[in-house]
Amino acid sequence: MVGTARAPAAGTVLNALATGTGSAFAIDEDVRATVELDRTGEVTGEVAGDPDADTTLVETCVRRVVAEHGDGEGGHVRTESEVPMAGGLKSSSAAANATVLATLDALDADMPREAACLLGVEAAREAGVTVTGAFDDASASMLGGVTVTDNTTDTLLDRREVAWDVAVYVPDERAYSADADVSRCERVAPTARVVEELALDGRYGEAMTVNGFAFCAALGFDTEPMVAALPDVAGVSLSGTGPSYVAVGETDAVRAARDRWSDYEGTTWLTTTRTDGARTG
Ligand SMILES: Nc1ncnc2c1ncn2[C@@H]1O[C@H](COP(=O)(O)OP(=O)(O)OP(=O)(O)O)[C@@H](O)[C@H]1O
Ligand SMILES: O=C(O)C1=C[C@@H](O)[C@@H](O)[C@H](O)C1
Repeated sequence: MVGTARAPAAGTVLNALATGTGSAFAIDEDVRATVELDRTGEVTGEVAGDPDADTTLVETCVRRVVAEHGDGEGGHVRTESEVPMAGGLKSSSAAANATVLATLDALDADMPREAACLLGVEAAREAGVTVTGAFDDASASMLGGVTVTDNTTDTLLDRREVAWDVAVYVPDERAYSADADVSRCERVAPTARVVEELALDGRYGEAMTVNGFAFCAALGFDTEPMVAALPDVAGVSLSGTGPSYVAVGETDAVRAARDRWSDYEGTTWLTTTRTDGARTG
């Protein structure tokens, strides 16, 4: 009983830590999960290339799917990722989605995409790796495109498909979302509400840039990578709780942003948005 699945990472339009409403878009970088089920009843986990990684989240995902669709099986889950953990690129949401779908695949079971996504969100809450549940990140990864969600009620407010080039800058440091200073984020709630209006209006680029300046200030990240990408890109933001930055727009503008970011310490790359979301196999 082996199942495999993959789910894309994501970038931020609106960080939900201020008001509970957030928005994110899927990017073409995957987390893959392989789940092997057995009769031991015990679940173990492994992250490829990172023997010290905390595997509680993905093990919780396997247990929750087995509890709903299985018959007491145990097993092993292994993830492989094209994005770093704690970079701001939603690796935990992608890992949860991929693990849920891989476990369903191993059980030869099925469930609607949004319900599968919510199962991963509940697992993330149980594992303590999220502040709001991050349904914004999880829904963008599971469904593809740009989503806007209310994470206080796990409601999908909007989903649209976009086609942007994307530049990513990942500084060398790491920032776990669960460690973010939520009370400082709550101070920028009035700005977050403006970002929400822009996002629900489809003005994603402007929304991202306003979000980026507000959350760099709240969380103490440098605004220089944002200024370096402007005014040519359609939008640029700190992604999630940092430390990564994402810029979106036309190819030439996004390439120019990436070239400027290459002078900084860390890693940069170019990718695109994804509209198809997570998939089995
Ligand atoms: N690729 C992965 N495989 C397995 N578990 C993962 C993976 N990525 C994240 N996790 C789990 O989620 C926890 C939180 O990770 P992380 O801070 O990266 O999540 P995040 O909130 O999505 O942040 P970011 O957006 O910065 O990636 C990790 O400690 C780990 O337990
Ligand atoms: O842990 C969380 O609840 C979140 C973390 C970040 O990715 C945010 O961008 C997201 O909106 C919510």
